Amino acid sequence: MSDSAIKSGGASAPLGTSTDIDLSEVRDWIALLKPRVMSLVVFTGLVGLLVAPGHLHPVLAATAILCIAVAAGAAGAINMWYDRDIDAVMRRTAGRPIPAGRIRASSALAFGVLLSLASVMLMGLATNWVAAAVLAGSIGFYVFIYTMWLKRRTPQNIVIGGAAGAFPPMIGWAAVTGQVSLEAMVMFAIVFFWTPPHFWALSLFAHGDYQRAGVPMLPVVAGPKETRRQIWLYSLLLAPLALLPTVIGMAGLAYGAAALVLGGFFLESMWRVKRDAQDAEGRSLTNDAPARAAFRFSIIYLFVLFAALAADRLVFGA
Ligand code: HEM
Ligand SMILES: CC(C)=CCC/C(C)=C/CC/C(C)=C/COP(=O)(O)OP(=O)(O)O
Repeated sequence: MSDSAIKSGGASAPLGTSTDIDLSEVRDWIALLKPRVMSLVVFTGLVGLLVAPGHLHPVLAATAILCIAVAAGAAGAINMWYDRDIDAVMRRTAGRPIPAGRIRASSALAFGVLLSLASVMLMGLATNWVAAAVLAGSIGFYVFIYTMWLKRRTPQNIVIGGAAGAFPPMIGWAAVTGQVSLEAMVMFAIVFFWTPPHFWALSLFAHGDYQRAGVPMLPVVAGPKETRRQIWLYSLLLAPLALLPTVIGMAGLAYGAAALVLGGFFLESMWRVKRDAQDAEGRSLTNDAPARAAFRFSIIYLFVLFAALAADRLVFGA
C-alpha cells in the first residue's frame, strides 16, 4: 500500500483523499518510466525525426515520438524490476517504487513488457518496421546487454551498454525514411561518445553508492584518477565528432558553429574534472564540484547540440 493510502486510512482523512491515493499511485507508475532521463532521450529522437528528409503526417510523427517515450520508459521499468536488489542499497535509488515496497516487482515487470510490446507494435503499424526493429533493438540492448549482462560485470558496461541510449535519433530518422543511413549513424555516434563523460562525471561523486551495491563502475574498479583520464579521452573524441553533421552536409555552418562553441565549453568543463585537485589516491579535494558541474553541463550540451541541429535544418533548410 502506498504511504498516502496508509495515511488516508485514518478517521480524520479529508474529503477527496481518494484522488490523493490515485495520484500518488500514478506518480509511482510514472517513476518506473524514469521520466527525467527519458525527456532527453525523447528529445534526441524528435530531432532525428525532424531533420530526416521526407514527410511524415504530424499525427504519425507524434505517434512515433510517443512510441520512443513509451519504449524508453518500459525499458526503464524492466531495468528497475531487475535491479531492485541493488537499487535497495543505493541511497539515490532506495526510494524507488519497487525497493520502497509501493509496487510489486512482478507488476513492474508485466508493465514494462506490456508497454515494450505495445510501443514496438504501434511504431511498426504507424511508421515502418525498420523503425520498429531498431526500437525493439534498443529496448533489448538496454534490458539484456546493459542491465542483465554488462552492468554488474565490467566497468565498460556503459560504453557498450550506452549504445541503448544512442538509438533514439536513429529511430526518429528511420520513422520518416524507413532507413538507417549515414546521417542516422552520425547522430548515434554523437550520443554514444557523449555517454561515457556524462555518466562517469556522475559516477565520480556517486561511486559510494555503486561500491555499496557491488556494481563495478569505473571509479570503483579503476579509481577516480583513471576515470578522469577516460572522461577526458572520450571528450576529446566527442568534440570533433559533433562537427560531423556539417562535414557530411547534413547540417550547415550555423550548426557547425554551435557545435564548435559547445564543444569548447564541453572540453573546458571536462578539463576542470581532469585537473580537479586530488589526494594521492586520486580522490577529489573539492567535494567533486567540477564533476557535479560537468554532469549537469553534459545534459545541457546534448540538449542544445540537438536543438541546434534541428534549428539549422528547420530555419536554414540545410
Ligand atoms: C548507459 C548510459 C547511461 C547511464 C548509465 C546513465 C546514468 C544516469 C544516471 C545514474 C543519472 C542520475 C539520475 C537518476 O537517478 O536517474 C542520469 C541522469 C540523466 N541522464 Fe543519463 N545515463 C545514460 C545515458 C543517458 C542518455 C543516452 C541520455 C539522453 C540522451 C541521458 C539523459 C540523462 C538526463 C536528462 C539525466 C538527468 C535526469 C534528472 O534531471 O534527474 N542519459 N543518467
Ligand atoms: C528507446 C529506448 C529503449 C531507449 C533507451 C534509453 C535509455 C533508457 C538509455 C539508458 C539511459 C539510462 C537511464 C541509464 C541508467 O542506467 P542505470 O539503469 O544503471 O541507472 P540507475 O542506476 O539509475 O537505474
